[in-house]
Amino acid sequence: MGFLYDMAVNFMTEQRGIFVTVFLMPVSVVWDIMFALRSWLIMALYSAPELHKQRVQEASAQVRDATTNAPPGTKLCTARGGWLSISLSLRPYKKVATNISINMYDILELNETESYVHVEPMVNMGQLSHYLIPRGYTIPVLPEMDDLTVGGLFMGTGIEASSHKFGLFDEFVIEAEVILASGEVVTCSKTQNRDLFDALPWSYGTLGFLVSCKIKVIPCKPYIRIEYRGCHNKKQGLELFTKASCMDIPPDFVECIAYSSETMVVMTSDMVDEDAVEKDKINKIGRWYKPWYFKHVEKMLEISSPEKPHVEYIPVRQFFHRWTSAIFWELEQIIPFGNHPLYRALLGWFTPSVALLKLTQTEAIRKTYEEQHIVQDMLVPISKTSEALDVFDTHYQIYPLWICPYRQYDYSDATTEHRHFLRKPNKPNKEGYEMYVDLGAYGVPRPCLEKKPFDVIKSSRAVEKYVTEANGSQMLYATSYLSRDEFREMFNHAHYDKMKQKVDPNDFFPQVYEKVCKGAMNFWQAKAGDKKLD
Ligand SMILES: NC(=O)C1=CN([C@@H]2O[C@H](COP(=O)(O)OP(=O)(O)OC[C@H]3O[C@@H](n4cnc5c(N)ncnc54)[C@H](OP(=O)(O)O)[C@@H]3O)[C@@H](O)[C@H]2O)C=CC1
Ligand SMILES: C=C(/C=C/[C@@H](C)[C@H]1CC[C@H]2C3=CC=C4C[C@@H](O)CC[C@]4(C)[C@H]3CC[C@]12C)C(C)C
Repeated sequence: MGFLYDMAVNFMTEQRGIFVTVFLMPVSVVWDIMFALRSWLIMALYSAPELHKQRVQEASAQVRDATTNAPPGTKLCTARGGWLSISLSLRPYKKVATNISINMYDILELNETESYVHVEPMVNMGQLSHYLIPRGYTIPVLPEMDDLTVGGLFMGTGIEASSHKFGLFDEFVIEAEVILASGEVVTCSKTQNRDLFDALPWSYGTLGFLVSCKIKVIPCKPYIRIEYRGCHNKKQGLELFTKASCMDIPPDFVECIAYSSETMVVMTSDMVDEDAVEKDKINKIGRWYKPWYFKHVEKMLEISSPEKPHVEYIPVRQFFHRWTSAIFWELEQIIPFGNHPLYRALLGWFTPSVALLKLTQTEAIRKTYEEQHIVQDMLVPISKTSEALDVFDTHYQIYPLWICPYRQYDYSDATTEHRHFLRKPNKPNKEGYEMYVDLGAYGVPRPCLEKKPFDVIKSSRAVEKYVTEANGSQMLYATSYLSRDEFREMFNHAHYDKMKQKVDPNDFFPQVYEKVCKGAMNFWQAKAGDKKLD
């Protein structure tokens, strides 16, 4: 028996591409179909808003049970399995904290008069875009991977190529319904319980449980007209990118992929109506046989230039989820033959979900991802993009890199302090924001590819230090090596601390640091006693 188990583990580790193709992909498809059927049935047969009230009461009762006469040191978190989360971490705290089930997967209402969609927290981006686009709507910032959830994006953060116009995901959440540690259910918005509302983004579920929220919707057109500009010179590429991001009336979407320290493709796009589409330039990138999107974009280095962009039209939903099929470019490492035309033609419709990849990770794979793989997003002012790219090049040496602009707002005014967990921008413009960029590094650092020594902690800490000094931040789904003090330096705790004290005086929820940073492992280990944490 032991022998068979060892053989299976070896196969899953050594022949990952074959294992994923033969086993994981079909399971992913069945999983997706079951989930889609479930949502369709619920929307069609049940009155979801009515069930919602009942589910909130049940969750609130769970919280009350967990916190009434609770033993000292009791901590709460959601019961969503760590393997389901879009991060490399298996969320070790879930093994010791009391898990509260927030089984809320439904879209409750689309209110066209007031332009919002009311959703439960486990609704994911794939579900939302399938629901909204046929009705002519989208949300302003629709992060590109299907499995990202509203709860994770609002209590964490979310970014998309529209963030240079709209800011981060939380900017257009207009109301939230939260269960506090006392079990009380509170509705908050800019006009009601504003203190709590302002503290929720980036709080990582440490102030309460989100049970629903209302997100603004905007009209959505059926196609995206995209212009690709291949650049072979870093300075020229970044000038183009910065200009497009900061225009008075910018394109609807701006993003850039760097393929080396000097080459990049700048992409600017707008939503267009069907009658504006040049039919011979339609590219249905989401069709199963199409090459992985990052490979398609790479070709633009050869066939386009700053002066002569390559233009195409992509159906809107396929554009929104353009990075899903190759998980940006991560799938290339797992299935090196996955972009072969034959593989695309026969098996291109299968995409393994991040959750199933995590669930079937062997210990050896987990260790490789921890020590010889980088998954990091760093947010820095756009004026520092060139310098930050040099820092990435020195410490990570990973290409492609994702470069995505976004607005970082200064929320302070004459009466209110800056309350956001992200620090105030140093140079806000007259509209109150400074343009920042997200630099996303996903892949194997060059030294590891060349079998040379690579110290992940040293490199990551050097980049984190640079980002703090640049008045930037690290996205916290990633592995953070910051110490508690460094974490408090990188993030603005002023308002968060006050709200934590106010709504969770008995510390039933952990601190953000304790949920997201590597350095908090000792905290959980102490609570776990003999239990083995990952
Ligand atoms: N384009 C983008 O913006 C991308 C963003 N990401 C990152 O992925 C993460 C989202 O992934 P996803 O799998 O959806 O979420 P996760 O399960 O990773 O949850 C993220 C955090 O939100 C908390 N949370 C989630 N739901 C609730 C809720 N109902 N009430 C209270 N807290 C909640 C979780 O708490 P707990 O641990 O207790 O469950 C956790 O701390 C975000 O951190 C995001 O930044 C990743 C890829 C792309
Ligand atoms: C934050 C952004 C994008 C991030 C993604 C590229 C990464 C987020 C989580 C990452 C992954 C989680 C778990 C995995 C299991 C492993 O066995 C294989 C790798 C991976 C699939 C890994 C891949 C990268 C992520 C999906 C941006 C857009 C702001």
